[in-house]
Amino acid sequence: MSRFRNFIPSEHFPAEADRYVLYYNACCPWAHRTIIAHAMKGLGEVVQLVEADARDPAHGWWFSGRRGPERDPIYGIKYVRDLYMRADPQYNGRVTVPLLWDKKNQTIVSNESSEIVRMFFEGFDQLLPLEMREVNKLNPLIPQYLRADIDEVNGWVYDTVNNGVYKVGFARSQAAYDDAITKLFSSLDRLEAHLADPRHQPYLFGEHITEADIRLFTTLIRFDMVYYTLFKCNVKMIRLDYPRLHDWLRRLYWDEGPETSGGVFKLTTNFPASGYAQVSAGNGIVPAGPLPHILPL
Ligand SMILES: N[C@@H](CCC(=O)N[C@@H](CS)C(=O)NCC(=O)O)C(=O)O
Repeated sequence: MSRFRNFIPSEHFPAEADRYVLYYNACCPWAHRTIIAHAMKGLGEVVQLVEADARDPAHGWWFSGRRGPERDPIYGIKYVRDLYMRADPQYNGRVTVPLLWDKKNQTIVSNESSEIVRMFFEGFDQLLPLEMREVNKLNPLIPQYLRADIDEVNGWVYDTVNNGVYKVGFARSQAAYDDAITKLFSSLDRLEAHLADPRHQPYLFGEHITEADIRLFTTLIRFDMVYYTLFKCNVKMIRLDYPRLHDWLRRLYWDEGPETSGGVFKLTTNFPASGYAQVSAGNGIVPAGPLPHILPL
């Protein structure tokens, strides 16, 4: 459960340019959704991005200079943990990314990716050109008439797919693994059937990309390469067993047109399997396949 759950705009956290910083790591699927939202909304000049490197076994996320800067550009610190301690010296929860930081109040706005995504969709609109504001768009990321449907799909996709791959990969008993893997693949089957409906093509809710696509994408783009091999989600592969999901995934990934704001899905997908190999298997051995990692359309 994420601990910091404030919203922008609100009394203490108004929408302001050059005030907030998003700390992320490109490997992390939860951070990836916030990066896609940031890019699709054109927030480059409004919310600063800082990447933290993979977990140091002793200190967690850190500023290594290999991936992201050598030191945090705001405070010069070395570890994301220090930001959590600055926000709350008593903090003893998990140190996770993504993290939305407020430079003015020197505190964490939120460490819950689903809520950061929603803030990025609408929270900064008054600072953006008119045509980028959700109310003015022909294709808002959460159209009002689809809101309940999107929430419903997000709900089971979160539980059984986004979080599901972690439940499988980190299961501590055979029973827990069996339960999570059954739910994961029945949800993938359900998504494959969902895409068979002409109202759900080419994207999950029709002609335009919505939040539901973004949230599913960041898990499925890692599926064959990372979750199938390293997290033991190995009943079926997207590329071999789910033709509609595979088309949907590759369309999002390879598109460079206006629907993807010039290709944000590909541009933001950047993750080495070695990061996951360390976390899941503990020995850092990277599986060779499948190759290529992402098939052409
Ligand atoms: N609920 C959080 C989860 C974020 C999360 O679990 N991030 C992982 C990286 S993929 C993390 O930072 N893990 C570090 C840890 O648990 O120590 C969100 O969606 O923002």
